[in-house]
Amino acid sequence: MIDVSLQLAVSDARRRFDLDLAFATDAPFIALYGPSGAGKSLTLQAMAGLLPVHAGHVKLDGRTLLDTATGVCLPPESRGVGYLFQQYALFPHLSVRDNIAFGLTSWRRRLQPADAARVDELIDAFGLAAMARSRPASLSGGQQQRVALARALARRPSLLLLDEPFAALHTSLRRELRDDLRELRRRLGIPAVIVSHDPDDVMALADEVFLLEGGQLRQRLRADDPGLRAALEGRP
Ligand SMILES: Nc1ncnc2c1ncn2[C@@H]1O[C@H](COP(=O)(O)OP(=O)(O)OP(=O)(O)O)[C@@H](O)[C@H]1O
Repeated sequence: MIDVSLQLAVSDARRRFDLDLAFATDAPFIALYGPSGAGKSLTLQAMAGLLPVHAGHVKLDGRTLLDTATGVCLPPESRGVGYLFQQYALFPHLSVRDNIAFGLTSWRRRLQPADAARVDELIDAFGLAAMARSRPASLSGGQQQRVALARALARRPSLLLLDEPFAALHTSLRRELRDDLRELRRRLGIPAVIVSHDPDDVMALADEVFLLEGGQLRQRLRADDPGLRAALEGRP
């Protein structure tokens, strides 16, 4: 069960944006969908602990990551949340293997044997063995995306947040990675929240869709709702 309630504001000298939404769901794969500037990325950032929340809570299977009412606010590294950005944010000077291992080694000099086995398992699962020693710049966009996903999974997160993970990829690769992601998520049993602009991503992946607009939740639809495609395409 993901239980989220968020009230926050971001502003610069000229603008202010208010996010005010709440949802609770047992759906394993959730999509946040809506026009540009609806507040989708801010929602993920707040869930990950990267953005201050004025009032609200984030609870995952009964575990409280944030609750402003009781003063709980776990730092990002303690939330058990894997976060995948559109720009894969790989470390250019580290090999594929070291990128994946990064989250496991940042406070140790060497990988523990169990962690090294975990990294090898992910390298195999994502078909990256042949390029494990290469640096990210020599990889294709799809391969870099797989490295970023493997890195997000290395710490065994209990929730995966995916912000436009396929945006930089062309259509056929997008379809392939979408299928991989769906299978992998199911196999690992990790709930996920994806932000995507692409109705095909949403139709293929999501069990439940939240339509956001102007920082608010306008509508929620289950994947089997016959009106889903029309709602995604903005048709009445
Ligand atoms: N630090 C900030 N200061 C001021 N405004 C901000 C800040 N961060 C985000 N915003 C604004 O908040 C609004 C919501 O941003 P957000 O990134 O969540 O949108 P989004 O729904 O993810 O859009 P997109 O689909 O284009 O990525 C936007 O209008 C954005 O310009």
